[in-house]
Amino acid sequence: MKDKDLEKRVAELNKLLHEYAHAYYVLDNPLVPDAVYDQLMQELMAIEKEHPELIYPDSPTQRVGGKPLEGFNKVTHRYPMLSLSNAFNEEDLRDFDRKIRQAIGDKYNYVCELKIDGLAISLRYENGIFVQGATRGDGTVGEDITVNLKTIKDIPLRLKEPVTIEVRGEAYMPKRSFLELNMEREENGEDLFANPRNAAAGSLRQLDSKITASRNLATFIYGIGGDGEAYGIDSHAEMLDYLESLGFRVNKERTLCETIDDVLAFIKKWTTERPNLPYEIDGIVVKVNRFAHQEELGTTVKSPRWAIAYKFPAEEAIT
Ligand SMILES: NC(=O)c1cc2c(N)ncc(C(N)=O)c2s1
Repeated sequence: MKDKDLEKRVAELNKLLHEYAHAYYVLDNPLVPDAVYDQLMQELMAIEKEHPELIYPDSPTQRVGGKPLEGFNKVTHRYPMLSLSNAFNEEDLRDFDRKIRQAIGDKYNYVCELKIDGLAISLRYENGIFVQGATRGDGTVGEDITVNLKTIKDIPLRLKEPVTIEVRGEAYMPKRSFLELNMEREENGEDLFANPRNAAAGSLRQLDSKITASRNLATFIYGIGGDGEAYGIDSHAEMLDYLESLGFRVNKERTLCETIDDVLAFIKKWTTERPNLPYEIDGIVVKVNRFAHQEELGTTVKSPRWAIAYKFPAEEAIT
């Protein structure tokens, strides 16, 4: 094939494989059979092997890194990753709601989301290209685990818009993958992971990204670092839709709640439904929806006044 045609084919393969991967891993809705996807990936890998100068930095072939790292570099988050204050019962939630009402009157609503029991991560994109990923660490300084995060197939290497943005989310291990991993470790006489959260953390902090790649991790993205209004959005609900439109995997169980009673109903529903989810959740996150209200309420030193995490009562570990 002539060089010009080769460049065209490489561009076409990158575009197709990004689109098919997004449909499969993010939307859980494959556009082509696995065999077709694999054949296109093989074709691109063959061309890149012959012509390394045609390898795009965000080529789907660049997900599994090279040699293991010696250690992790530190990353200072541009915007601190705040933690959430906790609520353990209905009274705590009604206290939270009362404080909101006293501060901003009664024209507000909430967004409720499932609190994913994984590892908080921050992903940085420049002009739409994934450039760096880090753990939360102490909220200000985390560890650079970019090469490991690149192995997670639902993390887009290229966004649908060329924006520069820092997003937050949770990396987790699905329940089924956790059970399969522990069965394998038991057969090999290795220590078992106590729960999916520890398994996800252990998998992401591997110095060899090939091990991370084998652990079937996934993500849900749920926030933007810094000023969300910079992207022309003015509520949490709109922000989640915007993140989804960029190509991130955003949990679909998010719900607008007009009153704290709606919040309590949402919590009741997921207390019952929780065992049927394919991933672990340890609570429900409740956030005041409009950014103007969030700004009015502000944050304490460590956590926002406009959000709270209802924690489910501790349950016995998966044995
Ligand atoms: N520490 C935090 O700020 C959060 C932690 C989590 C979590 N583990 N899962 C979901 C959300 C969410 N949808 O907002 C948040 S927010």
